[in-house]
Amino acid sequence: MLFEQLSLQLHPGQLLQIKGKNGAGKSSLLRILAGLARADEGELYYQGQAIAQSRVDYATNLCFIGHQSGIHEQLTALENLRFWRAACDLTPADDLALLASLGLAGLEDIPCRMLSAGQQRRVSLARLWTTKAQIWILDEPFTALDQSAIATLQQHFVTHLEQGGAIILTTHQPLSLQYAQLFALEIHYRW
Ligand SMILES: Nc1ncnc2c1ncn2[C@@H]1O[C@H](COP(=O)(O)OP(=O)(O)OP(=O)(O)O)[C@@H](O)[C@H]1O
Repeated sequence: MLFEQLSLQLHPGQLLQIKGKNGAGKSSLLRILAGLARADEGELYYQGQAIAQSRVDYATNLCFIGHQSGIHEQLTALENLRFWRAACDLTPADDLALLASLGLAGLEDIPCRMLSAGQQRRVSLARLWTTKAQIWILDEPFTALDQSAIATLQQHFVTHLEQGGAIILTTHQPLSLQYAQLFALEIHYRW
């Protein structure tokens, strides 16, 4: 049993950090909350409706970035961004400027397999600058990022929360910015 009798609500402007040791069940919980896995018991609600009835609305309003980068390694950073925009029906925008702002200037046309781990992570996280989703579920988003990229990402979290978004994340690193509404949930795996 990873966890039981778990009950939580997340409102606009709130950041929830799921804490726990390796193997505690953080990723499992995030996958359940993202609708990618089912709990043995219990329900997940979105805007008062069980997910089973609001799956499309929920998925439309959700941006999930898991452990793996979710980028296509054969495509370039620019091609990945254009693919996401097309897949999510987003209007085209200046992706070159976005990639430059994430420290990827000059690397836009290289297949992602040739980028470093941190550079690939930046490409993956670029989605958070393109998505209109209000709910972000992020599994270890700071992995492989340097301090400056972590600071940029956290600043973006603040902006998203101020605009009425909500974030659920796991991280083994301390959050270094002040968040108006930060909550933590610690889960313990019982052997
Ligand atoms: N697909 C699976 N099938 C069976 N057991 C799994 C599966 N995925 C994970 N587990 C088990 O569930 C437990 C929780 O795993 P999970 O990945 O949720 O932990 P975590 O808290 O995210 O760990 P970490 O901090 O190492 O990322 C682990 O003991 C793991 O062995």
